[in-house]
Order: sequence, then structure tokens, then C-alpha cells
Amino acid sequence: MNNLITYKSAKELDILSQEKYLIPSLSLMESAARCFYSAIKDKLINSKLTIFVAGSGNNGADSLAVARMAYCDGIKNINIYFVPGHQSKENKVQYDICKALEIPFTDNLDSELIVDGLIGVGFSGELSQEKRNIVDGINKANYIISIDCPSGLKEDGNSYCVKANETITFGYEKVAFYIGSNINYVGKITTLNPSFPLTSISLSDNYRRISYSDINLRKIDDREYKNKKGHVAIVGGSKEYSGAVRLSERAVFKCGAGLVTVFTSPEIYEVVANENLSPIVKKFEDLQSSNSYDSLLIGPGLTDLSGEEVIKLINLFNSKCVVVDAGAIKLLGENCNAISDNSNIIITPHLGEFRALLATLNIDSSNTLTSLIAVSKALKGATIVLKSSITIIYQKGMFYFLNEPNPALGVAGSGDVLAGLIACLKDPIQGVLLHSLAGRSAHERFGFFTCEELIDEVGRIR
Ligand SMILES: NC(=O)C1=CN([C@@H]2O[C@H](COP(=O)(O)OP(=O)(O)OC[C@H]3O[C@@H](n4cnc5c(N)ncnc54)[C@H](O)[C@@H]3O)[C@@H](O)[C@H]2O)[C@H](O)CC1
Repeated sequence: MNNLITYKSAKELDILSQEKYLIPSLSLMESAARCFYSAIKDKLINSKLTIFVAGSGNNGADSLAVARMAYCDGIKNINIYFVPGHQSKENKVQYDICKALEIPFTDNLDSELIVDGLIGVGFSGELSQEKRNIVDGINKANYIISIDCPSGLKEDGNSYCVKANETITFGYEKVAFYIGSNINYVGKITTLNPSFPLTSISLSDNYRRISYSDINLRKIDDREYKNKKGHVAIVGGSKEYSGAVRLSERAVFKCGAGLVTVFTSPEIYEVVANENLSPIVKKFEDLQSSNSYDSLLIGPGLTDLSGEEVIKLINLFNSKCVVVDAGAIKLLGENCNAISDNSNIIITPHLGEFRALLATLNIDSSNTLTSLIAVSKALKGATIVLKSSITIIYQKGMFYFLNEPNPALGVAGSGDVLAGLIACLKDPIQGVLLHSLAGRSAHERFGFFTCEELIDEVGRIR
């Protein structure tokens, strides 16, 4: 798990390094520029002309410092494109050095390689038209390397910004990289530590990037009997969507559960009961107690229950893990007040379902992270798994991001499998990681795949 930080915290890190740990600002900047220069030196040598874009803040100062290091190292095919404004004191120092060294300045952005130091984590609000024109000019280059973050990258998505091929960021990756479609503007990410005393500073930020190395599935003992391996109740299925509940059920078994009971619509009871040999199959009305079950998954293919009926079942499992997916998610909004306190709900919406939920709950949708907090609060502290090419999990005040895009996972039934895994493991992070890893492995094995193949891959990995 890696920390991610907001722009505000990145600035705090800078200030703490200077004020508490007495590292001079120019010394941090020198280290930042030095490690940045080492990382891009080969590209500078091989470029006919590199333009260093420098704004008037410390991001611009970094750009000036890197340009100076390259120049002093004998790389003369560089120009500086300086954007005047209210200059920080470090910027003034770096600017004066570049002028004294007579490094050429230009007002032309035509170049195959651009180092983008227009604005870093000091960015707020919107870019002026003048800055947008500069961003457009930068974006015409063949290759762009952004310092710390692409200039103009907003923390709430919807950015008008530099589209970098690479971003070399200082200290920690920034949360902004993983919001909305921002990742498309960041390019390859490298994280360098200039000399921030990272291990001495405890950040209050609640953002983590998760990866496959965080997979930590409960080991199933050799002698474990089916009752010990977990019993999952699944409520779902309708005449229109009879496959969803079956995919969830198979995913639960392949994930290691010993027992699954499916509660389904009377209309498809025969189909589900006859075509599936492993689960116990019952009708919706038969679910009267949570006693025999470890968790509940409600929603796959569900169309025939009312909001009141869904909430009643969720509340029945009040003290246990409840995963709410697909057809049940849309019923939550209008009935959220009826959800019991202290429930352990995990909802798994895709972006469309999440937007619909925001509309029903009358929550502002302009900032993904704040809207996740608001939805969780409205649903009595629910955990939210927001599914997209970057999955965001919001749980108990923490945000977890998984950035493992896989076009093959965007296939009918993929969400039913994920919901099944989370219900079986009773852990959204482990469920999301296992689903993603199985998707990657299935993609390598089959190319594009069906969910039956994905489920088999879950069994192999588990
Ligand atoms: N020791 C250090 O100082 C280190 C700094 N690093 C680098 O510093 C930047 C952060 O620098 P800061 O001066 O705080 O801010 P920026 O340069 O990112 O931006 C300020 C600059 O941008 C202008 N601005 C802000 N918002 C807008 C807007 N909406 N439209 C137009 N212009 C805007 C503002 O007016 C200022 O001129 C960090 O990213 C690092 O690159 C290193 O971390 C090393 C140590």
C-alpha cells in the first residue's frame, strides 16, 4: 500500500521539512532538481531541443534548476520558456542563476521535448485563458515530462491541463492522479524523494494506492469442513436477468466458500434450482433469518423486490456483512432512512449507478471524493466500492485506489463476480484485488474472456 497525498499535504510536507526538520528550501529544491535531472538526462542528451517551461512559483523554480544543471553539464540545446508572475523567492534565485549563465530564453514552445514546470501542487481554482493557451502550446510537443504533476491537473477531475507522457513526482504520488479521467494526463509515474524526511513525518492524509502485493487472503486450512469455510446467502435474479445470480454463486464457491444459498424470484426458481448443482436454491420469501449465514449479497439481477423488502433483508443481516449490488443499489437511495444504524453495508456501484444514487440522495456530484463521503454518511456509514478502470474504495474515512485497467474486465457479469467475491471474503479490498488479479490472469490466458472463465481463474488463484 502506498500513501497518496493531496496538494495541500504536499505543501505541508514541504513546510514541515523546512520548519520542523530545518532543511532549507533551496537545499530541498536542489535535491529535487538533481534527482529529476538524473532521471531525464538521457532524454535531454538525445533531444534536438528541449524547452523548460517555468512558471513563477517553486514548480517553475524546479524547472529552472533542472535546466541549469543540464546546461552546466554540457547540454546546450535547451531553451527556457519563462511565464512571469508573482515570483517566489526560490524562483527568483533560480531565475537569476539561469540569466547569469546566459541560458537562452525563448517565447516559442515549438520543441520535440518539453519539461513542464508551469504550475505544480500550488495550483488552485481554474486556469486563466492565458495559461490555457500555454498548456495548449506545451501539449503540441512530441514528449512532455511534468515536474511533480501535470500543470493544471485539478484535484476534482475535469482538468484543463498538460497531457504528460511522464510525471516525475516528489515525495508521494498525488491523489489528483487518480481522480476522474486525470490518469490519462499523467502518463508514466515515477516517484522520487528529494530528501523529504518521509519516515519522520506522519501525514494525516487518508489516501492509499493498493496493488496486488496487498493481497492477503485468509488461508483455508487443509482440514476445514464446508461449514467452516463460510455460508453466503445471495438474493437476486429475475426473469430478465437470470444469469447474474448464478455467476455470483459460482464466484462465491470458487472464492472458497463452503455453502451458498440462493434466494430468487419464483419466476426463475426452477431454472436456477435445476441448472445449478452446488447451491441450495430457495425463493425470496424463504429468507427469514440470518442465523445460518456469514454474509448476504443482495442485488444481482434483482428486479422483483421493493425498496422496503430490500431494506428489511439488509436489516435482517444487521450484524453481518451485507454486499449491495446492481438492482438493490438503486432502491437504497429512497429508503436510506430505514437502514439500521451500525450496519455493515458494502455497496458496489459502477459510475452510472453512483450518479443515479447521488441524484436520488440530492448530493453534489462535482467532487468524487466528497460525494463518496456524503453517500456513505447517508447510508449509515456504508463502505463504497466505486467501480471503474480505477476502482475507489471508501471505507471508514479511508480512500483506497486500485489502478489496474483491464478492458477484458468490462464484460457482462463482471460486477456479479466481484460482488460475490466481496461477500465471500467479507472484505472489499481483498475482493477488489482478487477480482482484478483474476481478470489480469484470465486476460493473459484467454485474451478477452467470459465471466465463466474469469470465475475459473478466481479458483486457480485462490
Ligand atoms: N523547497 C521547495 O520549495 C520545493 C518545492 N518543490 C516544487 O514546488 C512546487 C510547489 O510550489 P509552489 O510555489 O507552492 O506552487 P506552484 O509553483 O505549483 O504554483 C504556484 C504558482 O502557480 C500559480 N497558480 C496557482 N493556481 C493558478 C491558476 N489557477 N491559474 C494560474 N496560475 C495559478 C500561482 O499564482 C503561482 O505563481 C511543487 O509542485 C514542486 O514542484 C519541490 O517539491 C521541491 C522542494
